[in-house]
Amino acid sequence: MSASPSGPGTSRTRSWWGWGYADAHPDDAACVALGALLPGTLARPLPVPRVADLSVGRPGVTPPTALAHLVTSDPDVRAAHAMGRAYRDIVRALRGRPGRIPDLVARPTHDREVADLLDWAGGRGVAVIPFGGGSSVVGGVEYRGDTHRAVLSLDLTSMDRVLEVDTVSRSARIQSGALGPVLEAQLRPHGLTLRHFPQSFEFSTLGGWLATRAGGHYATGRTHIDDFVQSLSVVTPAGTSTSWRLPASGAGPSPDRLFLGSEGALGIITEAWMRLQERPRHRASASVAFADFQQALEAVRAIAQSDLSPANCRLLDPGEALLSGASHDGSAVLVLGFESAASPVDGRLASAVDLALAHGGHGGSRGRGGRGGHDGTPAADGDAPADTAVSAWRSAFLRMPYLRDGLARMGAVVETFETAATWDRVPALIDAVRTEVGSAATKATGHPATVNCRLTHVYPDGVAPYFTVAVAGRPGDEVRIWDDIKAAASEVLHRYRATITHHHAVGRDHRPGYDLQRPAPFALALRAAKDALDPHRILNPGVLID
Ligand SMILES: Cc1cc2nc3c(=O)[nH]c(=O)nc-3n(C[C@H](O)[C@H](O)[C@H](O)COP(=O)(O)OP(=O)(O)OC[C@H]3O[C@@H](n4cnc5c(N)ncnc54)[C@H](O)[C@@H]3O)c2cc1C
Repeated sequence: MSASPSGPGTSRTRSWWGWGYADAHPDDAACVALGALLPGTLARPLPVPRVADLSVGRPGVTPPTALAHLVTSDPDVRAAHAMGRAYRDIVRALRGRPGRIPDLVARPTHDREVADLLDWAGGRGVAVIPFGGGSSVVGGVEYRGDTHRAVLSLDLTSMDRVLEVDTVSRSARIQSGALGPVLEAQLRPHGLTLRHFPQSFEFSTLGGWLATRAGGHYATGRTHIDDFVQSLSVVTPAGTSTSWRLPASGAGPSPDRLFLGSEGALGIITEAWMRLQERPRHRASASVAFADFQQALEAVRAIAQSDLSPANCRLLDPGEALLSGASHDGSAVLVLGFESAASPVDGRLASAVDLALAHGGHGGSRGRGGRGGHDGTPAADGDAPADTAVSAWRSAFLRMPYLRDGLARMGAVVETFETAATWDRVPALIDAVRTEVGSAATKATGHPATVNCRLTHVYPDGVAPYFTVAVAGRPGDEVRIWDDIKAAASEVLHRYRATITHHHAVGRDHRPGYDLQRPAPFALALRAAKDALDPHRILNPGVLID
């Protein structure tokens, strides 16, 4: 079992502590250049952390002989499974304190082995933490308790096959451990796609998406993984739940809904029948600039409430637009993209641009994408170069997580969080986040903070704003500062009745906000479900419900 898995179809090494591939991280000089953007950061980057410097410890439990071939206690593998990829995780690794390192890591290859591992763990009081790509940004894959004898990280990535494709019903049975590119590569020969592209696509799995109710990077329409589920198989300590494959059903509360978003606390999702789509053949994109962000919000609402259904409708505030290179003159930028497998989309794009111009937008340019990026924004092709603001935004979007880790090495504190609210509350909510979270970050550090915002998903009745807070930290105190910023953000979201998370999930970091948001009778029902399905309380303890 290798410590740092290679990417699909490549021999590149995954970073054990940071985002993505180790060889794609900014080098020291690039880190210093990034640090120069934020006053008060370190003069030199923190060193790249090494597993050899951690105190990994001996495992507190030994697997039975029958399961031993699935399990490793290799320190490198265990360290790579200790945490997710939030800023909080990155900085803890940089400071040599990644938290509780799992005693063992198991990589089962089919459902029976998953059930056997759960049986064994249940009988011995071993906590089991399901692990897909490990891209959680909410503390979803780490153990923070002290009541279990040992911790087993259950890595699903050896279960990564597309088992069946039903081209008649356009759906496929897919194992949950398939990373995004692995899954799409197996669907491509059939001319089909799942068309679910979170920013973390390359390093996250189908099971992780289902367990967290992930949001893809299409702005409107079917973009949540929930929309594509036909049926689920979930192995629980109380038995395996397999729902029927149905296009729709009114037969009582949906069993799939119980497990979608269950974050490993109710069972291990091992496979799913997923709805597929034809690959798009027609694409077009454009960008429109706005001097006034409020007018831009109105333009986005008008487009969301029309019947145009853009694949991409992403509004970048001036700070986001500047950082991504989409604008250099202080404008906000609206990035629009359309795609279809059936018919040309230029007419719909033109109507959306007209709506944006009618709401105070200006300039902008259009492109007709060919092959396109996985995030819904077409890349340039030979015939018609894509819009330059669109291309700039797209490459910054894919590079951003690496840059965040570079900033963390320079002692910066970087927090990203997202929410959703109805349109009537959105302008005041965005203002309150900018002002109050910005002040909290400055108060915690003594340094000026930037708070940028982009709209990632738009709905006729509301929108999902995504915020990035960046500020120079105090060496060694980054986690406490991050906690203060998170607390301030959660307080504002709660006051505006905006959800604690639109697509990043609850995990451990959002538990306080989720507990406030969740109706009390629903909490009772969820606790009863946990009692019934996980009687020994071994599944991802501390996540969702106690
Ligand atoms: C740079 C970056 C960008 C991101 N962009 C997006 C985005 O665009 N949209 C979005 O929705 N999220 C995004 N995320 C968050 C994260 O990628 C998602 O939550 C993703 O769905 C997690 O998938 P994973 O396979 O990495 O799961 P993991 O991180 O391994 O696990 C996530 C949670 O699900 C549980 N789990 C995992 N697999 C299973 C399973 N088979 N059965 C039961 N439980 C399981 C885990 O125990 C954990 O609680 C991003 C994260 C990063 C770091």
